[in-house]
Amino acid sequence: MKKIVVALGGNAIQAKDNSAAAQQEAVSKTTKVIAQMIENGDQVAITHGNGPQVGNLLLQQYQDSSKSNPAMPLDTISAMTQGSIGYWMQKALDDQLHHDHFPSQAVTLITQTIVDANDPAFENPTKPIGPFYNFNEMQKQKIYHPDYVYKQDAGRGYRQVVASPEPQEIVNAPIIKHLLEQDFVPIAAGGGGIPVIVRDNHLQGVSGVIDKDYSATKLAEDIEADQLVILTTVDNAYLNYNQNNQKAIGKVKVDELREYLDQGHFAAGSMKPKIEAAIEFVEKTGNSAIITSLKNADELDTGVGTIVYN
Ligand SMILES: Nc1ncnc2c1ncn2[C@@H]1O[C@H](COP(=O)(O)OP(=O)(O)O)[C@@H](O)[C@H]1O
Ligand SMILES: NC(=O)OP(=O)(O)O
Repeated sequence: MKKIVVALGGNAIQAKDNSAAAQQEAVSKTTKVIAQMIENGDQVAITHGNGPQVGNLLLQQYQDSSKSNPAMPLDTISAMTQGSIGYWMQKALDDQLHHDHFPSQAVTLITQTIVDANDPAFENPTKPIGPFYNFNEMQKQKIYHPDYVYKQDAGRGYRQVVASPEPQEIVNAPIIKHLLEQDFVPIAAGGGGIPVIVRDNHLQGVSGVIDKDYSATKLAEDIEADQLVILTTVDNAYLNYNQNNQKAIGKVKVDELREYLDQGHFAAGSMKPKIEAAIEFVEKTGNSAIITSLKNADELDTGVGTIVYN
């Protein structure tokens, strides 16, 4: 039996449209693979991205907001996405698992993640959220939201970017570990966890979206996972991505992968955080990490994807 942290990309669970029904259907396809891992005897903690969802919800805040019904701030919106995505996952897993626990084996934990109030990320937004825009659409958005920052996201279009502070501590990690060891399926640290700072011995929510890949590593270390599995849209991490000489990275030693990272092969805000997360986990624990696509997830034991080892 292995203890595994599975990190699901917000884009990897993105549906054909943004309706609740379509997203629920997409989540349900995704959790089938995880249910299979659990049926095979592994203990799995799930964490997930929220980039598309948190950005869409942020935009919705400005429709019909008023003094008496104000737009919610980003930390609260992060919590909302943990709730909605967790709800969809719980429902799907409860249907898919032949569980001993009744009424539910899957449990969503609203998770806070401590960040440094002085993190330079607050001055330099990098985390892409919400919809993709072409150049003209992006210019139009700027008229409505002059304070928003937009950047290219890995050549796929423009997206709003927000501060993405580094996770320092997952506040609720001991509860997540306890749940996992009691054979529950924790869905936790969604969207990297709600960013909070410590002020006068209290936690205070701040505006930003933590990269779930970095939080997944922290979580995997905290709960002493045997493996970190990062499921995304691509089968592998690639050298020279999107160029004529693109080459998939298969099984790779952590030192070699660090060289590729230093050579600049992985785009910031998309593949780079996954690579850094995998490197940190492997270096700190000596265990392996896998980066691959959702569609490969039911054959992880066959050597698919980019497998990082010590
Ligand atoms: N070197 C690379 N190898 C593979 N994918 C890359 C690379 N550099 C950038 N990418 C992009 O990273 C994307 C995956 O990151 P992202 O969209 O943030 O995933 P998720 O939402 O699943 O966390 C891929 O779809 C691809 O467009
Ligand atoms: N919070 C986060 O990392 O989301 P994505 O995986 O959707 O970018």
